[in-house]
Amino acid sequence: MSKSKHVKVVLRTRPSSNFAQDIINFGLDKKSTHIHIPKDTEGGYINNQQEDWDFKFDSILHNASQENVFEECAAPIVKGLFDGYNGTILAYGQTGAGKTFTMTGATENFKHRGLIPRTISQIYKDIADRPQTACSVRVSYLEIYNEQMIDLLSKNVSENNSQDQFQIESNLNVVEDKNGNSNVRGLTSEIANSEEEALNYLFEGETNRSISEHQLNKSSTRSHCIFTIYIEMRSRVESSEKVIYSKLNLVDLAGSERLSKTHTTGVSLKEAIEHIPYRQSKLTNVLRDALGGNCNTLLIANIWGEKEHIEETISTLRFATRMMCVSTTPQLNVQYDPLALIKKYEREIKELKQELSMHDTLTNRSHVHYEPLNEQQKMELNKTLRSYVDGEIEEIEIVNLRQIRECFNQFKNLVKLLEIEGEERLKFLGNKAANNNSMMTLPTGSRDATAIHSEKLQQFNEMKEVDQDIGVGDVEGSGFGIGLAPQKSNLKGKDKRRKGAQKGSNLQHSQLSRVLNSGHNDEDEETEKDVVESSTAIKDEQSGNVAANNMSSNNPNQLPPINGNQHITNDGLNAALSPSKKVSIPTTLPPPSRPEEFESFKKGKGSDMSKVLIENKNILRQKKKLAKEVAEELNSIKDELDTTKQNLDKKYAERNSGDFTDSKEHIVIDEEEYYLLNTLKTLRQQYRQKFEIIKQTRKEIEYCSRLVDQCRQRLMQEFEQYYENLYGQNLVEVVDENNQIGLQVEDVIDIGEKFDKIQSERMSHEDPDSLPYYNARKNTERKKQIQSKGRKANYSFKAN
Ligand SMILES: Nc1ncnc2c1ncn2[C@@H]1O[C@H](COP(=O)(O)OP(=O)(O)OP(=O)(O)O)[C@@H](O)[C@H]1O
Repeated sequence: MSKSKHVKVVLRTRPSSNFAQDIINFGLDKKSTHIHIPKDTEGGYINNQQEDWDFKFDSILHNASQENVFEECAAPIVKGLFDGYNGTILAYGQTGAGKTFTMTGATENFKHRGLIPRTISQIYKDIADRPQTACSVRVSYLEIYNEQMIDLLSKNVSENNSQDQFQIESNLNVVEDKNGNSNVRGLTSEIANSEEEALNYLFEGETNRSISEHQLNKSSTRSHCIFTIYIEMRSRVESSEKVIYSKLNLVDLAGSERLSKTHTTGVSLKEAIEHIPYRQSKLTNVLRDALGGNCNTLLIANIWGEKEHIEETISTLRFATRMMCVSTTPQLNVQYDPLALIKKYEREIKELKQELSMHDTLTNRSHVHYEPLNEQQKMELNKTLRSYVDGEIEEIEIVNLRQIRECFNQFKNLVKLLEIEGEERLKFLGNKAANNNSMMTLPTGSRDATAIHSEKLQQFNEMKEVDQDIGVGDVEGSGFGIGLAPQKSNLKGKDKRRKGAQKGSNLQHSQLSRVLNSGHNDEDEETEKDVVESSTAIKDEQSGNVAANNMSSNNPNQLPPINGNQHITNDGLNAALSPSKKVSIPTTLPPPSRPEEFESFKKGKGSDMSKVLIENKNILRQKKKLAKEVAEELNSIKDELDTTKQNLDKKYAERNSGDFTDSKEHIVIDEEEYYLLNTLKTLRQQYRQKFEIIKQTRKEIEYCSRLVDQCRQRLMQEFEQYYENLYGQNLVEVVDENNQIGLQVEDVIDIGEKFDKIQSERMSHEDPDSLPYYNARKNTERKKQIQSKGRKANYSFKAN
């Protein structure tokens, strides 16, 4: 693949009928773009407002199809994966510019699937084309929201598919391995043995994302999502200790306008991506290896080229230009499997030993062994050495390297012992001389030189015990006296040492735990502080300063509870809340049944989604029809094949019974057999082709079925919300003037809703910026309630 020296940047436009053609111009080279905004005349005579901007990128994809985008952006990077190069593709741009469409695609529509499903598909095709390589694929899905990392494939999320139980994974940490690759420790990475399995994980992650979205009241616009595919490759034919690892990060970044508010002028991607300082940001840490430049990195700058978004567009183009300055030097990720290496070395050692023993046999050294010396052999060597030292023998026969090593070992011990003895003797003589001179007696309890000597000997023997290489046996008698002290005393000594060591480690442990505990206490203090702060916040609410301070806080966790009825006990607040009232409205009929209303919903408000559902179902039907047709064709080809084979067998049998060879003993076949052979060949080819088609179609059917299900679910959700909005109010029985009993909608605003209303009004005055966040949170909460109600409702009908 091309060795790009910078991050590759591709510009993609979101198709729009209001595209600002008079402002944005693309060059014929499909790389350059020019933006012209005429000067604002209200700026006066001296007006320095910039009018023209020029940008140049690696490629511009204007109104491009999903397939084109995949070919231009992802295909080369996927190819690089199989050569051992990591890859990262980032989608950047303002909210609504098409980042998610680019990465994931329109989940309802197979034709519009995005880079991730296409990449998955390509990877498995490439694996199938490499029968000589054993590949294993794993996938992970991480979301970063408000500097919190969420494992979208965590079992906790999918198993407890209840929103109430969703939790942010707190055990995720970004770590760097010895090769400088960053990894998220604790992040689930699932083995995906097929395209289907990998897609399952993708969809599972998407579902979990929406669950967490409800649970955390977050907006997907402000979260980064990283879907990572890891590939491990080993050759099936060459040496298998060589392993190629590669990974591809597919990143759907948060909407850029949020980010650019704080950092539009940073020089590098890292600074511009988040307002958190680069080094501390979770995103930049997770993508450190990608941004650090050791992989093929590509940025897709998504723009929404309408006039009203021109400022965001220019900001995106500026950022994309800066990204082109980030240099990359992709590095090959080849490692050697240590276990396979050990096996390889063991094999080599075995072979070398065999060669050596062959060599010894040839040179009449067949008694030589290369195994380590055992205790018996060590004792024998010890005796030989003593004889040598005592002068009984003149030389020691050298047999092999191990024997020489053992000789040196034993001589070393001997020298050490002699040194100790010499020192003690000198001390003893010195003391004796001093005593003689001063005529002083040794104080009670002091030990004589003999005692010290034996203690030293004991220490020395203990030392030897510990040294595993020393294998001197318990030798009696004279010679150079390398004996072992009694086992008991050794053990005592060892016990002491062990205890000492244990004490040390206990000490370390207690110090460590003290340090840890002190940290913990700090944390406790923090928590306490938080509690105090949050209780102050509650008090504030109670005194009427409802959440104004908290809403301006950056930490969403500090938001006051929205439906916290228990907090609304203050008189001031109660006074502000008007009592529930019945609004007098005309008597109404009971609401239509859900199935009835669903039919009109599909024709009205839900018509778009319903159309998509119908379209998808049609595609699915077509695919199924195609699969059926191809299966039938396949069966008839199979029948033909069988018949042709039978005919050929008959022909063989005929030929074998007579003489069908020419003068040179070559087999001669008649025209009919020749025709049958050709037919067999053609039929086999056709069979293979049809089989491939049916395989591919089945995959597509699988995919489309999933889309149809998703579509159906979404339609149901939207209908539930619609129905709830229309008829969700409480109905009460009322009697009219004519004594007719009817149902009336009770306009009840409960205490929580009143609280919400007051908060909204207050915030629109005090902190209007926080209002969208607050509203979004409220809406999500509402949706969650509707969904859970919808689940509880017992449908007697199905969305078709
Ligand atoms: N190239 C395109 N072709 C057709 N529709 C598109 C294209 N790009 C975007 N859209 C549509 O525009 C809408 C917004 O796109 P999308 O959700 O991908 O934006 P986004 O940049 O991911 O926004 P956010 O930052 O909120 O996640 C979607 O309905 C999507 O289907």
